[in-house]
Amino acid sequence: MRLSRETPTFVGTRGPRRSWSWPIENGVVVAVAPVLDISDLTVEFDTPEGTVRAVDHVSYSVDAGETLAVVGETGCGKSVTVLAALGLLGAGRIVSGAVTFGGADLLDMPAKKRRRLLGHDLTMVFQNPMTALNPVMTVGRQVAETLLVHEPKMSRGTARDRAIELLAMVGVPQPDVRYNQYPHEFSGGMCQRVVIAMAIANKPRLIVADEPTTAVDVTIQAQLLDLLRVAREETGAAVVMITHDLGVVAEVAERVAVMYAGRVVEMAPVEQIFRSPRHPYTVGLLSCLPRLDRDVSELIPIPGAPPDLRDVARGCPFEPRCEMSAARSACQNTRPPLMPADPNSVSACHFVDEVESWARARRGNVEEAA
Ligand SMILES: Nc1ncnc2c1ncn2[C@@H]1O[C@H](COP(=O)(O)OP(=O)(O)OP(=O)(O)O)[C@@H](O)[C@H]1O
Repeated sequence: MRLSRETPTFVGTRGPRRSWSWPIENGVVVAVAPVLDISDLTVEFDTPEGTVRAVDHVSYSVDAGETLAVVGETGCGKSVTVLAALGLLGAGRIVSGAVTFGGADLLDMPAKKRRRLLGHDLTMVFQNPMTALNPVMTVGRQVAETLLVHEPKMSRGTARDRAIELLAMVGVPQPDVRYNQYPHEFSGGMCQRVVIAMAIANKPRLIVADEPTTAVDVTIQAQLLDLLRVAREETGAAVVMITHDLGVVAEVAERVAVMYAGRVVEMAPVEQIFRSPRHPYTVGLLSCLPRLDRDVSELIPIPGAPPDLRDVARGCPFEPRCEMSAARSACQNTRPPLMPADPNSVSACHFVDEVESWARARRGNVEEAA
């Protein structure tokens, strides 16, 4: 089954049954906004121990058909950024920022309208598929319900047929038989395939995948990544892929946003991130990545741990762990803004011009010692 769009050339020109559409005048799209645009977003949580600034002036956007990977160590704000952007934040508070979805203001949107977008134009795949699936409903019916919620006029028979087609498309064997089974009769990887089927059922414009392959073994991981890639190609959706795994990034992303302590510290095309990172934290992340052409002894862990987000020092948050610029006055006293590092990338490092040569020298030293 091909998930073709009504108009294959542009994702926005769909029929009137859509809950949302791109701005079109006289049949022409008048403004091609990024699918998702997050601008200067700051999110805080009030806790008994103090205020946690989980997201600190984060900006990024993703275009139709593009995969943006958001990477960083655990707790750096990757998930809270998207949850806040999509209006799914539980306890936290948005302190500042703007979020648009195809040009429409998501933060100011009435909750009812936003709910209509969720699960339809804007879908999510989370780490644990069991949290997304209802244990007491057959998987097929769950896929069919996803279709029916957004197209109530669809007949039950059509929804069933389309659900079976979707199950087949995501690689569920014997989909007509498996349609009637419950999630506990599926493996973790197979459950995630069902979740992906639900995520793409309504041909979304944006798919947010938050660690979608972390809970499955590596062979299944590769299959699921492949599936997500096909899903993106078939739907033309924009994808935000949240992961701490640079191997996943290399597999799926066109662009990468690296987050540290609630902030984006580097953003660049994927080849550039791997070839010539422009922030010492990115260099550190890459140095921890096992590679076939390197000995294990050449892996260099990043010393220390990320800061407590209730009390981030006023300088560069990475400074206490930074092996390039530690103890320099600018790093200790002034928060480096995210600035263009070259025509393709931005970096939040006071000494961005030194990063490449430092990284090269560091690599040389390690190889010599190995
Ligand atoms: N309900 C909450 N109350 C207080 N702090 C929270 C709450 N939810 C998240 N945080 C904090 O916000 C920060 C960012 O969390 P987030 O889940 O976005 O991190 P992450 O980068 O996605 O990490 P992971 O890879 O582990 O999912 C963390 O330090 C976390 O402790």
